[in-house]
Amino acid sequence: MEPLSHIDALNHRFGIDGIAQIVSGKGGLPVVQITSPAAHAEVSLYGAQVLSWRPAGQEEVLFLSKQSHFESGKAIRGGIPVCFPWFRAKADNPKAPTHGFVRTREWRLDSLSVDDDGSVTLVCLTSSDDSTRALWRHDFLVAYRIRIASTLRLELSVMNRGTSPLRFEEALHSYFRVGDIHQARVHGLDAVTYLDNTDGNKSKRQDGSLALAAPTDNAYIDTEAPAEILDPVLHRRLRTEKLHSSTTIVWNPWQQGAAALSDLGNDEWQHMLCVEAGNILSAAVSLAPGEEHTMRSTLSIHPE
Ligand SMILES: O=P(O)(O)OC[C@H]1O[C@@H](O)[C@H](O)[C@@H](O)[C@@H]1O
Repeated sequence: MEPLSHIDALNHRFGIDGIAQIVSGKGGLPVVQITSPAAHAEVSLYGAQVLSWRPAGQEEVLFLSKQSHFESGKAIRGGIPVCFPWFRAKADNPKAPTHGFVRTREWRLDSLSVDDDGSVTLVCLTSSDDSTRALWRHDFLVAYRIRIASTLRLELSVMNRGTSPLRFEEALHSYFRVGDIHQARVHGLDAVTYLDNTDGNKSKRQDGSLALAAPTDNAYIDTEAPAEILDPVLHRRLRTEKLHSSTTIVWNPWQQGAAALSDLGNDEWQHMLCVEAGNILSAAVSLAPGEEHTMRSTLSIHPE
């Protein structure tokens, strides 16, 4: 008998008739497709990256670039990349991949199940090996639990499996689809201090809701409260709630930044907005040997 292909073997072990199947996605990367009465979703095992989430009766919530690479070694532009164990460039090694190494490796699918309430949960794992130790010497296990329903709940758990303390940054780099970036507003950050990465990380204070009008790369600090994107064009409000995340990053490269990104179409920046749950910069997380930290982000969509 012929050995099963990688995709067939995953399907054989984890597929759920009529609800979840593993398919060969763009570039041959394995993608878990979920169709339940509550939502449709797609999760690439490469990066454990949610690429699509469409609650029943709603339009697509996430932005995915039409020009994205789908290729081993390159990051997928859009959806929800997982950034770990550093964010942006690695402080002591500018040659290391930006946003860490877990968004450019295939994760292991550990379980796929339907819960009593009809929601579908998948758990993906990744852990240290020689290739990660060459970039970051620590031993770790990351478990990512993705619960797909009319809300999307993401839980990223990091365990220190080594014998020395470790310190890491993390983010769920959510790219949201917006009708028009010029008209979108972010609520929930009023009076919050942020570090402006387009201006040497100068400390500034948000006054009122955020309306973007230029390249924006802000790390809002000490933000445990929910944030909301108001989108008058798509007539919806996207709410992001979080737990054990004290940084909210807001990013849009604007026209000039987008022009420098080969994996973002010319006008696509006008239809995306990143509002990310994270722990970065001075909010990096420290774990003693054997300790574990879980950050949660819950997304929901409301008509306006
Ligand atoms: O192009 P990348 O590596 O996916 O990063 C995109 C952006 O991601 C944002 O979240 C960062 O704050 C930015 O500094 C960065 O430019």
